[in-house]
Amino acid sequence: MPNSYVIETRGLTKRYGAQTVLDGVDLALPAGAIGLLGPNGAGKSTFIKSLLQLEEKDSGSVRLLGKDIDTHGRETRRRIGYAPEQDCHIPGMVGCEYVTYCGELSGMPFEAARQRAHEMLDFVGMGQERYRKVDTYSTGMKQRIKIAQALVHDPDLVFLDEPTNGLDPKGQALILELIERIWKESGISVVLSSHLLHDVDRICDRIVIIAQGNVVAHDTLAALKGRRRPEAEVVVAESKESLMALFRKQGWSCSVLNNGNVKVVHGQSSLNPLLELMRAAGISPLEVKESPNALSELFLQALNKERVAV
Ligand SMILES: Nc1ncnc2c1ncn2[C@@H]1O[C@H](COP(=O)(O)OP(=O)(O)OP(=O)(O)O)[C@@H](O)[C@H]1O
Repeated sequence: MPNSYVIETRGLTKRYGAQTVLDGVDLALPAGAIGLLGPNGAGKSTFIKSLLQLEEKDSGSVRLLGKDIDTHGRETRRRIGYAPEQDCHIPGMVGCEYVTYCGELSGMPFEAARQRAHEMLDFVGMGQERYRKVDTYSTGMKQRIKIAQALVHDPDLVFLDEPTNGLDPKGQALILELIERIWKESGISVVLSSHLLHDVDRICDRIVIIAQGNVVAHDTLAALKGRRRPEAEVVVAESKESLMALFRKQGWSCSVLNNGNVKVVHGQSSLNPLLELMRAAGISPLEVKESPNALSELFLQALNKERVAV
């Protein structure tokens, strides 16, 4: 039985001169909405470009939609859409001409490409602006037309590189809503690259976190969010010492953080035993914060890793 991964890489390595930008990336990603999350410069664009053979990998193997790109690259790319991070329109062309032309470049006959271009322009919410030159578009419109051209040939897998870049919160929300529909309504697998946790957190069901060319985490969103360390931060105005004594009596280790809050490693599956214990001891905390879930924590680590490296 053929495997059902849309993307599989083994030891994928890419260097620019002395800099190793992808360092032996091993991944197996099933169909779905996949978030490729990492700070600026982490290697997300290089990863996408190496899969699409826009950049030549130095070593390792890649299978897209079940086919090895070294032997079936051209055939595979016909079934893939791509919206790069930077502008990719042809200066002087109007929106609908441009998307139609992209369809033709993917092998569609003119009439079919034109019809599908209009459908995709409708899908991304472009009205009469489609008859204007792309050069005159706002950033939001440019992002939307990039998505339309990536979908015009009805691909099975689409790569969207930082599609919310440069947009205000409302524009970001609109684009994310569109991307969510690509997978949910059309069944087209989406790889959404972003340096914003919020983007992938909202619409992706699987997350890959990348930092300095390494995959630092890969799991379903639900699993990453579910992985919490049994720790909590307790905010109290007073009784810090008696609170710590109470926790220590339970065998829970605790310490005072720089912000003055008490951190406790309670080992419980919920905060209830902790709350009950404090209530019985007559201690009223101002707030009890759960430890961040693994997704936020891993993303912060990825950010720090990158900062250290810069
Ligand atoms: N053509 C190139 N020549 C030399 N170095 C490059 C080239 N393209 C990318 N790099 C370097 O590779 C590293 C990864 O870049 P990449 O664009 O893949 O990161 P990214 O995660 O997509 O971040 P961003 O969103 O900022 O583009 C960076 O240090 C970048 O400077």
